[in-house]
Amino acid sequence: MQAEPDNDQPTILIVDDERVNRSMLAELLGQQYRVLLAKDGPSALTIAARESHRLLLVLLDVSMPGMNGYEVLTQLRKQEATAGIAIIFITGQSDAAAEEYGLRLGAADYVSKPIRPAVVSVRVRNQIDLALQRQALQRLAQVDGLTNLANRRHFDDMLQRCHRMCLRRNDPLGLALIDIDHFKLYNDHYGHVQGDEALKQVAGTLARHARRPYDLAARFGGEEFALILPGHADALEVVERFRQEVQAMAIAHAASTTAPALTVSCGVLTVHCGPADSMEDCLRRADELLYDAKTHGRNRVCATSIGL
Ligand SMILES: Nc1nc2c(ncn2[C@@H]2O[C@H](COP(=O)(O)OP(=O)(O)OP(=O)(O)O)[C@@H](O)[C@H]2O)c(=O)[nH]1
Repeated sequence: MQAEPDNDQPTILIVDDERVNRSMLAELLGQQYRVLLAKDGPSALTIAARESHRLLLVLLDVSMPGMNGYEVLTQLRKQEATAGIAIIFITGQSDAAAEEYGLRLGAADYVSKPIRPAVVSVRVRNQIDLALQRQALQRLAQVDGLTNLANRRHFDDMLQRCHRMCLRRNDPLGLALIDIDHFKLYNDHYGHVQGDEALKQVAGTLARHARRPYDLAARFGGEEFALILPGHADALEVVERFRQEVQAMAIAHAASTTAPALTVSCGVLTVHCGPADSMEDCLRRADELLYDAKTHGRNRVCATSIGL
């Protein structure tokens, strides 16, 4: 059961076995937040897993039949997707030892019953503000400032995660390394500022080719880009379309010995995942394919599959 969804509002999950408490908190917080409700621990875990990308805060009753609030918190912390969600415990127990135990488990705050609406509102707002600040900082730490693509650190992180996901789902993992051809000559000819503009244009085109939810376009470093395409058996086609689109943008490159326009070379590896795969080895293999594309004339894609 959930209130009317609103994409712009922060999402809060209220977990309480007593209907009257759920209703009271939902009414109190429903104006400012998107509120989801759960009546027990297992359904709280299901909702949290499904909504992990949007869920900022869980208001969690400690005493519930079956699975208590402490167990719910412990389970949430075990899953990567839900580990960072802030928790406020709601409890009828007023002893300091119980409060200390909950805080030690990782709760952000504590609210005692009977619920005082004004206090709950402020405590919730404080935690939501903190969660939004954390999210903003996290985003900044993951983005390349010039191109707005994922930065190298985020790319490395996501490559490991996507590998684990593809392994679980028995899906192929597409991985591409991309390098702008003769970019030193471009900078030398047109200047560094125009070089930056060209990098942004290529990055924008690459981002449009990362279409599915888990696809990731990244700046790998300098004038090198990367693409993670989880679940794509057609990574070669995706990257080939990108290469053609860059060429069709016709960004003049008078100093290039490959074409009169800016072009890219690409190495594409499709990994049929196994538990022993090393992502470092896969990147090395993709880099060799990129090198092949460079040595075979540039403005082309070289691809192979491994692990079949
Ligand atoms: N404008 C600009 N240039 C950059 C940036 N980062 C790296 N570069 C330039 O990218 C160029 C890369 O040069 P090289 O590694 O020699 O590669 P290349 O000239 O593209 O040659 P090939 O890869 O063999 O086609 C260097 O001149 C770097 O200064 C950046 O953020 N902005």
